[in-house]
Amino acid sequence: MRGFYIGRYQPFHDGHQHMVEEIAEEVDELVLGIGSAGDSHTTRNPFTAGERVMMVTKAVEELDATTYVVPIEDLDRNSVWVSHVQSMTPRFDVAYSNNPLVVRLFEEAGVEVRQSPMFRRDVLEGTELRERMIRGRDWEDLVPDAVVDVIREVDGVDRIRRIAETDSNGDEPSDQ
Ligand SMILES: Nc1ncnc2c1ncn2[C@@H]1O[C@H](COP(=O)(O)OP(=O)(O)OP(=O)(O)O)[C@@H](O)[C@H]1O
Ligand SMILES: NC(=O)c1ccc[n+]([C@@H]2O[C@H](COP(=O)(O)O)[C@@H](O)[C@H]2O)c1
Repeated sequence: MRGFYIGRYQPFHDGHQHMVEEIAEEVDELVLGIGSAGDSHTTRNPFTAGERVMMVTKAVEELDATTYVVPIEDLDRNSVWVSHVQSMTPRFDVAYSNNPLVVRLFEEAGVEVRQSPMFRRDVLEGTELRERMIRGRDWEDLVPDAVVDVIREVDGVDRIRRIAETDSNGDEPSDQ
C-alpha cells in the first residue's frame, strides 16, 4: 500500500517526522508532497521547494518505507486540486493530513483520508519555529538533525531575519 502526506514543511519539524514514522508503519511506500512549492522568501514560506526537498529527503533517509518527495505548486482552483496532486505523484491509496481543507478535498474526491492527533503542538508548529529563528531563540532541538544541517547550508536563519525586517510590521503576511 502507498500513502501520501502533504505539507508546506516550512521547515520540516519533529511533528512531521513523528507523523511520517507512524505512517511508515502502515504503508509500504510513502509519497511526501512539498506543498506551495512555488512559494519562498516570505516569512510564512521562507524556504524554496528545492531546500525543502533536501530537508525531507535527508530526514526520512532511515525509514523502512520507500519514499518519493514531490514538489506540488498551489492552484487557484480548489475543486481540481486533488486531480492536480494525482497528476504529479505516484498513485496512492490513502492520504494522511490534519489540514481540514486537504481532508475535505480528498474525501470529496473519494480518496480515503487518515488523520492523527497533533504531537506536542505547543512547540511543534512551523509558525513557532520561524518565530524562534527570527527572535534568536532555540529551535534546533525541535527539528531533525538533517534539517538543522540544511538550514545552516542555505543560511536560512539569516534569510528569515532579513525577510522579517523588511516586512512592514514583522507579522507573518496572511497570504493563505
Ligand atoms: N505537531 C504536529 N503533529 C502532528 N501533525 C502535525 C504537526 N504539525 C503539523 N502537522 C500536520 O502536518 C501537515 C503539514 O503541516 P505544515 O507543514 O503546515 O506544518 P505546521 O507546523 O502546521 O506549519 P505552519 O505553522 O507553518 O502552518 C498538516 O497536516 C499538519 O496538520
Ligand atoms: N488549491 C490549492 O492549491 C490547494 C488546496 C489545498 C491544499 N493546498 C496546499 O496543500 C498544502 C497543505 O499543507 P499544509 O497542511 O501544510 O497547509 C499547502 O501547501 C497548501 O497550499 C493547495
